[in-house]
Amino acid sequence: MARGLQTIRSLSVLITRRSLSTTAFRTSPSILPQTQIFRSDPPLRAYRRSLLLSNRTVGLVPTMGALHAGHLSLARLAALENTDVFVSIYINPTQFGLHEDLSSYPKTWDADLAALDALDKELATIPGAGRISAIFAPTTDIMYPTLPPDSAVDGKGSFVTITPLATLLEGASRPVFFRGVATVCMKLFNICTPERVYFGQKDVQQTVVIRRLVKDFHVDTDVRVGPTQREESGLAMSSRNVYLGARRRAVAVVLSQALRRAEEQYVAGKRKRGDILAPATWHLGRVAAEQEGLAKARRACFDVDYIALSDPETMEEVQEVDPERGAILSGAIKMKELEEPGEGEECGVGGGRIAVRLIDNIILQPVV
Ligand SMILES: Nc1ncnc2c1ncn2[C@@H]1O[C@H](COP(=O)(O)OP(=O)(O)OP(=O)(O)O)[C@@H](O)[C@H]1O
Ligand SMILES: CC(C)(CO)[C@@H](O)C(=O)[O-]
Ligand code: BAL
Repeated sequence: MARGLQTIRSLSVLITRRSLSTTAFRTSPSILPQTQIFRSDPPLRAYRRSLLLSNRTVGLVPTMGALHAGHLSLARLAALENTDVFVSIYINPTQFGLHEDLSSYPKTWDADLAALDALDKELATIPGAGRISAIFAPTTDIMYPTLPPDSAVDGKGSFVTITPLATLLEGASRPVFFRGVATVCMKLFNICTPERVYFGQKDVQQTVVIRRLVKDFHVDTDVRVGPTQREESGLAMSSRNVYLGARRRAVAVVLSQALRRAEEQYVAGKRKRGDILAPATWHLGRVAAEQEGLAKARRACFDVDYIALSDPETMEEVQEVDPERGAILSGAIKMKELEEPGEGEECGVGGGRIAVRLIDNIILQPVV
């Protein structure tokens, strides 16, 4: 099976390479020998058509780069369900508000290619698994052909808006976020026409938005959600974690701890909002007060943005969980800048001077 796949792959890559050699390009021969990198959509569309004609299937993993084990777990899942995995790497400007961290968002292109190369080698050893055949790393003039992208709330441009879902929780804190995400994902889906798209549960509201987009706009793709990958401490992996450093990383685990405490209440049979959320808010308050009581040179302070108990399809807050529907427990905190980074202290990228907003969630499964 693996050998058969390999043969088809080599043929289709050969055909595609011949017809696309001026537009698609590859990195040095030792890196990602299977994988083509596309900077614009026409060659990617042609490649995708050649795969369709060979009865191959595409699983798309949209990312903003700075790849970590969470992204790789999605690509691995995609390879188990498709012959070809497309990974997009694009820091989409329209999902960042004007005062958000677009300019400081981590960019690690070489490490990203190396990580995908290592994963592709691993996939080559798994019988029947697909391979990473395309990386789509477009430029902004390709993704936003008519106007320069506009991140203002009343910005000009062609946007996909999903209300009121996109205005709640993450959307309340980041008013243009889901408009930007839905818009760029619609573009990626139109360009790649994947059989399946892969998103991480870590960004749970994003998965709800994408499911709604696919349903309401009749997009012919299947939305697959992979579990949140965590560090040993329980902290959800995130590209922005590189800014934390040791001191803030140790405290940031408070969010997943708080959500776990709330989950325990649901598992113990509690259904009322207050009963479920109280231990989570208590834990956050206790740890926040503990940190504030420490000297500036030792503390890592944070603000709680929200802790929510929501309906799994609308993200509206619920007062009581319907056990047949289950619910989503989610939260966001902002780790503040370190006030006094220590001499020689490992403070993360940016020296502890960049505030880091973190999100996490747990799905409370329906009880049947
Ligand atoms: N810990 C994780 N486990 C599983 N999937 C993840 C994890 N972190 C991110 N993803 C998924 O990877 C995809 C790309 O996410 P993105 O490139 O924004 O990375 P990120 O780590 O979420 O970055 P950020 O710091 O912006 O939150 C999304 O579908 C996201 O949900
Ligand atoms: C889905 C996505 C790649 C769209 O830019 C982004 O929101 C992300 O990385 O989760
Ligand atoms: N992981 C979602 C992308 C963002 O926070 O902008």
